[in-house]
Amino acid sequence: MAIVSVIGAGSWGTALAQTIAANGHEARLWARKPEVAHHINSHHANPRYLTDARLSENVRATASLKDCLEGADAALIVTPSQLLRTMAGQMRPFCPPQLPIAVCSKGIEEGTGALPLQVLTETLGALERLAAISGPNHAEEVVNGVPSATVAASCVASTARTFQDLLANPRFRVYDSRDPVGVEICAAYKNIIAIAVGLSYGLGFGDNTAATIITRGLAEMSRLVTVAGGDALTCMGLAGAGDAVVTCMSRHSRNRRFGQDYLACGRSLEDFSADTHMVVEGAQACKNVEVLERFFGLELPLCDGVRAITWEGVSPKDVVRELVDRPLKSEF
Ligand SMILES: NC(=O)c1ccc[n+]([C@@H]2O[C@H](COP(=O)([O-])OP(=O)(O)OC[C@H]3O[C@@H](n4cnc5c(N)ncnc54)[C@H](O)[C@@H]3O)[C@@H](O)[C@H]2O)c1
Ligand SMILES: O=P(O)(O)OC[C@H](O)CO
Repeated sequence: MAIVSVIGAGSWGTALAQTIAANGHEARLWARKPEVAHHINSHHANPRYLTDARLSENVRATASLKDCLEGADAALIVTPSQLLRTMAGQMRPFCPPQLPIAVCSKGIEEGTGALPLQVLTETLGALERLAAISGPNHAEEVVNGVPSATVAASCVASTARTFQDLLANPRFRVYDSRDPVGVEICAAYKNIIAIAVGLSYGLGFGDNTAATIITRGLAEMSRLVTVAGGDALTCMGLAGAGDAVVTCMSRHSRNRRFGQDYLACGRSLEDFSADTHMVVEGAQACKNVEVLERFFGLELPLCDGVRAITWEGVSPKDVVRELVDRPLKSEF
């Protein structure tokens, strides 16, 4: 039995802790609020996220990072991506240099354009023991054992293998990858695509439009993966196409809902946050990817359109006109 720290008791942290506990390990779940940790320990349910899920007694919650991390065999970080640097800094005194750590957050850091593993390398060091975990994994389904699959990516095979072994079971298949950069870019970019698809449905467009946005979004994603040193083939895998499909099509997707029920109706990110207290990573990602877009001199028109609507007050109608008025070109 391993002891695994799960940092962040939102939807995904809760589902991962439950998966680890159901696999026979001890999952120590760090919650920011002591009352949430107390509720999880006394009721075996999270009072704020995935509230209907009954959690194993092997999920032990705490609001102390020290108690969560001391003596752990591995750790997963599952906070919203913009909190990663702060969280890693707070975890640092309790993380031995060889502790395998996987980041399960999907995003790009504001201002720097840094991917999660870069942020962790800068704060916690030792890239060899770091992994990125991503795939088509709505927490609402994983926590209930709905058959799903994901990717554990690390520069080092044994690190990826550690997380494969901790998380995999017959209902949760974990694939190994040597392309953490590709997996991380896919994870951030698919959320932007999902906002665009939600917007498109919200504007009254159809399934042809959605398929076009998904496919052209994957083309943008693979352009970025390639120039950043990742493998374009990763975009065809679970972390790329797989996660893009589920995030664009699932009723559980917050990114799609944000596009469809908020942006398309003239409502803002603040409205979404106030209504749901949930993170919508694609809204941050479309803004934060601009650093990389400029650095690499890339054309990412769909992403630019989502950013213009979300952050610059441009109307969806104007963005659509701009997208369709572009000169015709070759597909590849
Ligand atoms: N929900 C999913 O199905 C899912 C699946 C895969 C990956 N992810 C990724 O996991 C990450 C976390 O998403 P989630 O869905 O679990 O979040 P969530 O929206 O369910 O919950 C938000 C979480 O952020 C925490 N939080 C908010 N402000 C904080 C602060 N100042 N300091 C520390 N923690 C704070 C909350 O306590 C809560 O744990 C995101 O990057 C998301 O893209 C989510
Ligand atoms: O609900 P969303 O849109 O944040 O997506 C959650 C996961 O990333 C799906 O894999």
